[in-house]
Order: sequence, then structure tokens, then C-alpha cells
Amino acid sequence: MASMRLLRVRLARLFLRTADPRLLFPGIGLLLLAAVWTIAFSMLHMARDSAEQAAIGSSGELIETYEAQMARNVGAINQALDIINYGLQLRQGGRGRSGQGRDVLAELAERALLPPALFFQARIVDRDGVLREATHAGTWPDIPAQAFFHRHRDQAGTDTFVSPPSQVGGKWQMHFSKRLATAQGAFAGVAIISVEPSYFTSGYDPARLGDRGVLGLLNGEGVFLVSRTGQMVGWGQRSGIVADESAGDREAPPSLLALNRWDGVRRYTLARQLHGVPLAVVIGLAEDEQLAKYAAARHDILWKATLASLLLITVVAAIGRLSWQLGNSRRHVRKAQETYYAASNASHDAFFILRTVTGKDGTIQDFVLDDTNRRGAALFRRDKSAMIGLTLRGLFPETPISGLFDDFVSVAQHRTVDEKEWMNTSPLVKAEWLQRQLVWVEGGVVAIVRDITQRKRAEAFLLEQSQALEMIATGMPVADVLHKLMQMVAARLPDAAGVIRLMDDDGKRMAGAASHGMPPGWDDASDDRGDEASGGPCGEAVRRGEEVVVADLAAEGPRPEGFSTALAHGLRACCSLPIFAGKDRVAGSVTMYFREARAPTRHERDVVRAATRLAGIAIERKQAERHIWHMAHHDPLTGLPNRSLLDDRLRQAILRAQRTRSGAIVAFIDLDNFKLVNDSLGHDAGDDLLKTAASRMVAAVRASDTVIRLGGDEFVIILHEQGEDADLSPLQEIHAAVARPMMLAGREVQVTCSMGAACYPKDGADPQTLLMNADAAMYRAKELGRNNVQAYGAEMHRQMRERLALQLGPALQAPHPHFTSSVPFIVG
Ligand SMILES: Nc1nc2c(ncn2[C@@H]2O[C@H](COP(=O)(O)OP(=O)(O)OP(=O)(O)O)[C@@H](O)[C@H]2O)c(=O)[nH]1
Repeated sequence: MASMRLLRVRLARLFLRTADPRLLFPGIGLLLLAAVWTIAFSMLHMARDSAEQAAIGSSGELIETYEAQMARNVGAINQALDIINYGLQLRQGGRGRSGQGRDVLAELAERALLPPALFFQARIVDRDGVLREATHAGTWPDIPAQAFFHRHRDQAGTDTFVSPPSQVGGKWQMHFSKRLATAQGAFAGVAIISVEPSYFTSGYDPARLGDRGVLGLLNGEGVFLVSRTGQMVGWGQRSGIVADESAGDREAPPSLLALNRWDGVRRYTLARQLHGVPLAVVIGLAEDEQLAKYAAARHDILWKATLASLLLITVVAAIGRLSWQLGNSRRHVRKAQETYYAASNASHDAFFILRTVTGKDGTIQDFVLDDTNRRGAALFRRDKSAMIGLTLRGLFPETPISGLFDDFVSVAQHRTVDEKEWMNTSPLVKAEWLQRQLVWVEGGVVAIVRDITQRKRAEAFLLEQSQALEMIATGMPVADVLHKLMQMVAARLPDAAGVIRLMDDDGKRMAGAASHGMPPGWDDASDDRGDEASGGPCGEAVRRGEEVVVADLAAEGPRPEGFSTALAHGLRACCSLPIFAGKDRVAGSVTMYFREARAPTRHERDVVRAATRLAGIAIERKQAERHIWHMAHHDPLTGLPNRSLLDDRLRQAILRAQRTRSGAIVAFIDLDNFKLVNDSLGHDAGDDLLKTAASRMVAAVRASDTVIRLGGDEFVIILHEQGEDADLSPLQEIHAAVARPMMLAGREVQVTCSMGAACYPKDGADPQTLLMNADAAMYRAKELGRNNVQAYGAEMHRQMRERLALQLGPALQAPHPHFTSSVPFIVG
């Protein structure tokens, strides 16, 4: 199985490698070239075969023809020789027609028993080699030395002897000779018929044998007696051919292509032995002539094959190049696609490629999703494969998308780009806020969508922070600001619950100031626990002044009571941050509880930190405000409320008296001869005296009463809920307390004061009247020699007016006479 799989894999790889146009087309080209040349060579082979067969066939036919021709010629000569012999025998026997003395040859010629004299010459030689008769004139010298003479003289027999061509009478001739014998068989001479060699090759047909063929006669030694090639007639060449003796019924062997040694021409050569004579007919067909058609066809085939090859190579090269370019461009496209996919998959943006679907009338009907990236599938919480092919409407089955669809159509029609942010309403899409860019592409629209929920939330968070800051800046109550901050955190961390607690002024207890999603009674419970600030991890944040994270409330050691409540309500983890109001002062904590047992994320901690910082600013600002207000309304030396609060306190005293149906005493106090202290003991001693006097006054009244320093050495005391009969005994106590000796600049000093009192409602119904009347009474006390307490009387009012008239007159009055009667008494 494994080997099969391996084989399949290898085959697939081989196929892919072969399918590469760089290999495929050269491969196909080579195959086609091989096919072209295989066909060409097989055609050549067939053509040559056919030409050879034709040559062989032709040579076979020719040898038959020429053999018959030669046999006829030789037979005629043979017959003529026999006739000569017969004729001689008849003469010798006396039976000749012409009788003794008449030439046998002439007689035979007359009777046309000899071959035509035009070609043949007949001769008779006697037993001594003397020429006895001849059909033609001419001598033949030294006949007894001729081979044929020896042959016939020495060998009995009737066979014909053929002599090679020799010159007789100036002519080259072949000689056919036969032994002449007496009736007893004795040698009687030789009958000779001579013929020009060309006689035998006159049948040379150039149409059949060509210009370079051969037709010839061989003797028994394989020597040409005559041969003709074209117009050339020759003899005597040694052929080296062994004649075939298969004449007759036996099928002749085919001709052989061989190099004819006598002239160096390759020929299809056949030799056939003639019957009865030691002669063989030879025919030869020159190879180049016989195969001339084949050579032409060969040239034609090779030329066509070459042309076809060139054409093929050109076409394959062109197709290969095109295919290579196509492959290259495909590779580039594929690489570009791969790059696109890699980039788009790594992108934080979702990509959607949608194809436009148009109706018959050309209007856009819908858009079909062709492709998307990983982020796109994640945005829709679906598999990419399940999304591809869906229409735009199909992507948002339950959401009206008319606006989105119109935007797509607009971008597709106008070939533009459209960018928008929108709040998602589709439950299928995993985002609150989205930003989309629609870009026209050929045949469709590409939508690039980005989840901007975090950014939008951050913007909202920033907005809420600035709103909280605005609330702080405009002096909104801290409780409102904290409430806003808690809302802000809740919006960012919707699954969390939280509470903001503030430390009370003495820094011992914390109380909930704002909360979100906390279990009912939780705030109360924690508020009730006075030691919460030092108990659980959240209190620990306040105590340590740093962030405390509890990743699992259930795993925490000794559990504060509140944790059980939190756990019971499904809160498993918490993160608490101290609120710093000012540099080191912890004013409370912001604590968020989470429903999973885990450490809060960085984002969650950042949100809590931001809220904590703003809470600190709000509290610090409120404290600064309070400080400024306190500074504005209190005397920095004594810490007592100053003149700015006088009117308000007087009004409150009146309202309170009205509410409680009681009265109130307004006392005006001025230290006696205070200037002397400054002058004698110094200004600092004067300040100490003022502080001591103020503290003694505060100590002498109830907490609900008010002591105000008007300025200099003047004070106002408001005593609430007094009887209407103006009992001045509380004032006497204050007077006595002030007058107690004190240490100033290392010396004991006793300072008295003058006090004037006006009672509400008896001496005045409004703050101004009461104050003015108390002042008048004080002035009266001064007049009476200082160091006493005077209740307001109506006559004081008249005296006051007289005094004012005098003071406003041209001459100023001299200093009051009581000045000397109540100087500060330095004891030590
Ligand atoms: N050390 C000190 N002196 C102050 C302060 N404010 C005002 N004074 C001085 O207090 C003196 C007030 O004097 P007066 O009330 O006019 O006169 P007196 O000496 O008290 O005399 P009688 O009021 O007539 O008894 C002035 O000399 C002021 O300079 C302060 O804050 N510290």
C-alpha cells in the first residue's frame, strides 16, 4: 500500500514536472520530430525497397530476354557450323549437289544456310591449318598457332569453341569454331564463323538497360567476350562472375547488387549460362540509374521532412514560448494571488470580493461573494467555504441592507470608492462598530471591512472621561462624578460589577459612593464593616496604596465576609485600585469584580485605572475647593469663621430660632487695649493672644454656637436657642474665660474684653440690625470703662447716632477717656 502510494506520488510529481511547459513542449516537439523522421525514413526504406525490387525484377526479365536472344544467335551459329560440317562431309562422300570443286560455303550461302554475310564470316580450315574456304576475303595468318585450332585438332568432339575477339582482316571478331571430322571421325579441319562482338550486344536497349547498364557475353573463365555499356563495346575484361547454370524451369536466383570490378560501377548483375556452349549472358543494371527515381524521391522526402521539421520546430518553439510566457504570467498571477492571500490573511481587515450579478436589462440585481479572507470568515463566524457563493442579501438574511446594497450599486456603477463607519445590527456579524471601504474592481466590488469596535469604545471611553472631567471642572458633586465614572467603567466592562468606596474624614471607615451590578446589600454590608479597609484584598489596596488583584476569590485564604456574598452572586475575581487624592493621600478605592476566576486583562485594568485616576482628580479637586472655601471663609490665624460667614450664620441663627421658637444672642467682642500688647510685646505676641482668646471663646460656647473673628481684635459670637429674656450669663462666662491670665512672650499677661449683646428677636429681626445693636452695646461697654458686658438698650441706638454725628463732624473727638482705665495687666 505504502509503495503504491509512493508510486502514485512519484507519478503525480513526474506528471507535474512534465506538465511544465518548459519540458512539455520540447518533449512534444521531439516526439513529433521523431515521428516525422520515422515516417520519412520508413518512406525512404519503402521507396528504396520498391526501387530495388523493381531493379531486381527488371534484371530478371532482361536476363530472360537476352538469354533467349543470345541462345538464338549462338544456336544459329552453332547450327551454321553443323551445316558446314555436314556440307563438307557430303562433299567428301561425293553426295554434294554442286559436286567436287565447288566451295561448300558458297553453296551454303547460296542456299541461305549460312548466317547473314553482313555480320558473319564463315571459314573452313583444313587439317593443316590452311584456310580453304571463306565467305569474305582476307587472310588469317598462322592459323595452326591459334588456340581454337589446337583445341579442335587435339580434342575430338562436336562442341563449339568460342575464341575471344581477335583481329582478322582488320576487323575484330569473335570466332565460333567446330571440329570437322572425316566420316571415320578423323580430324579434318575446323569450320569457323566469325562475327563482330558488337553483334551480340546490338540488342542493348538503353531504355531498359540505361546508359550505364551492361550486356555481355562471358566465356567459361568469366572473361568478357563482349560487353556493352551504353554505346561502349569492349571485351577481354575479367568479370569475376560465376554464371548461373539454372536456365530452364528452375527459378533463377535474383540479381545481386554488386560492384562490377571491370568498371567500378555498382550494378544489379545477373549472369546466365547458355545451354550447350561455354558462354554466359551477363546483364547489369546500374544502381544509380535504377535508383534514380528513388534518389529523387529520397531527396523529395528528405527535403519535405526537413521542411516539416523546421516548421515543427518553429511552431513548437513559438507555442513553447507562448506557453512559457503564459506559464510565467500564470506563475506571476499565482504568486500575486498567494501574496494577496498571505497579506489579506495576515491583515486585520476583512476582505470580501463580490461579483456583480446583472439582469437581462443590464441592471445590477445582486452581488455574489467570490472570495474572502480569514478575517472575513471570522467576522461572520462562518466557514469561508460556506460563505463563498452567497449573495449580499444572503450574507445578511435577517437584516435590512437596502442602504448597504445601494452603496454597492453606486460604487459598481460609478466606479468609485465609498468609505463609511456604521454600527452593526446584524446578529451574524461579530462586531459592534465597523468601518467599510467599497472599491470598484472590474466586474464587481471589493469590500474592505475593519472591526472598529475597540476604537469606538475607546473613543466613547475618552468622551466619557472628558465628560467626567467636565463634571469635575464645573464643580459637580463628587458623588455625581463617581456615579458617572462607574457608568463609564460598566460600559467598557459590561460583564463586570464594581463599587467605588470613599474613606471618611477620619480615615477609618469606607463607604460606598457609587456601584454597578453589585449584589443587593453588598455595599451596606461592606459599609457596616468598620475594618473593611484593612480586611480583604480590596481594603488592602487602600492600606498599601497599590493595586491588589485577586484572580480567584474562592482560593483566597481567610475570606472577608463580603467575598462570600460576591462568590454567592457569581463574582469570582476582583481588582482593586486605591484612589489617590493628592500625592500620598488615599481617599478610597475602585474595585471591579469579574465573573470568571482569572486575573483581569490589561484592558480591564487600564479601564479601572483610568476611572480611579479620574476619581482621584474629582476628590482632590473637591478637597481643594473645600480648602479654598475654608480659606476664604475662615481666619487663618485663629481658624475661626471670618466676616464672610457672618451674615449667613446670623441668618441661620434667626431661622433656627424661628424654627425652634427660641431666641438667639449676638455678641460683639473687642479686646481691650490690644494695641498696647502689640506695641509692648510685639506683633507675634499679639497674634498668640488673639489665638488664645479665640480658643477660649470657642471652648466657652457650645459646639452648635458660632464664634467669628471679624478682624483685628474684634469677634462676634452667636449663641443659638436662647431664651427671649436675654440671659447674658453665657457671655459673662466667655468674658471671664478670655480674661484669664495667659503666657505671652514668656510673661504672664491678662487681657480683658468688652462685650455688647443684642438678642433676637428682641433687639433686632435681621442680621444687620442685630449686629449693629450688638456693636452699639459693645461700644457702650467700652464707654463704661471696658472689661464689661453690656446688653443692648434702645438708648444706645440714640447715643450711637449722636456719636456718628460727632465723628462725621469737622473736628474729631479726642481719644475715649476709658482707654486708661482698662489697660492689659501684665502680671509678671
Ligand atoms: N498682633 C496683631 N495685631 C493686630 C491684628 N489686627 C489688628 N491688630 C492691631 O490691633 C490693634 C487694635 O487696636 P484697637 O482695637 O483700635 O485699640 P485697642 O488698643 O484695642 O483699644 P480699645 O479697643 O479701645 O480698647 C491695632 O493696633 C492693630 O494694629 C493682628 O492680627 N495681630
